[in-house]
Amino acid sequence: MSIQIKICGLSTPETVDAAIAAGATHFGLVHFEPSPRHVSLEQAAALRAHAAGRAKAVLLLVNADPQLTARAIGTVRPDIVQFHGNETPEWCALVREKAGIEVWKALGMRDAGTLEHSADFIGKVDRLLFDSPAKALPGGTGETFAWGLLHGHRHVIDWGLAGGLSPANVAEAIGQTGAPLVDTSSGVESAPGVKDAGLIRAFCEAAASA
Ligand SMILES: O=C(O)c1ccccc1NCC(=O)[C@H](O)[C@H](O)COP(=O)(O)O
Repeated sequence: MSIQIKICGLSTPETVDAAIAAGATHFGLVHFEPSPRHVSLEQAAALRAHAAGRAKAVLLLVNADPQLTARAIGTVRPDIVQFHGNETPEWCALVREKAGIEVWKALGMRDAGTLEHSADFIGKVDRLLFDSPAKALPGGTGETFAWGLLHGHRHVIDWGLAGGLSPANVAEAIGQTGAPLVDTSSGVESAPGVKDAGLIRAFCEAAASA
């Protein structure tokens, strides 16, 4: 099966088009004010409508309360919601059931214990995204983690790899981990929050040829 590619932190119709033209299957819309990639719910809804079924829209929320979660999903109508904070398996399952959309959970890979904890999400989410641990922000850190932590792990649900992926290292990352989906944000930017169409293209080419 061909590799799936998520370009995260898009904020303009031009970069949504660039990602889709390059072969991205998913694009991420970050609704988290401290992030340089933050978009309002109205902006996110417009970008989702702009993509019009050409790629799956992934709405990112971080420890959002129930009211914001409901308003965000109702306004944006994403294909997928990605939780990127300390959301529990039970909360993920509840949102999945009530909203009737895919739910992904990002986990910051510190050590083997993170993988053990990931088992709690089986049956509760549609995909796990293994990312680097939080720094100043919970995601979009631009840092890789030790991919060796995933070696030999028997994945029982869909998953993806994130954290510091770029055109230069994505092929190696796929080769080492066998990731079925790769996700990038800062690796395709010219400055924090500013996506670069050339880098998006280079990333998708490198991922597709791995
Ligand atoms: O990208 C952000 O600014 C962000 C902020 C808060 C929560 C999540 C965020 N991004 C989530 C993603 O899915 C990123 O693509 C992922 O963390 C990888 O980012 P990067 O290391 O910059 O490629």
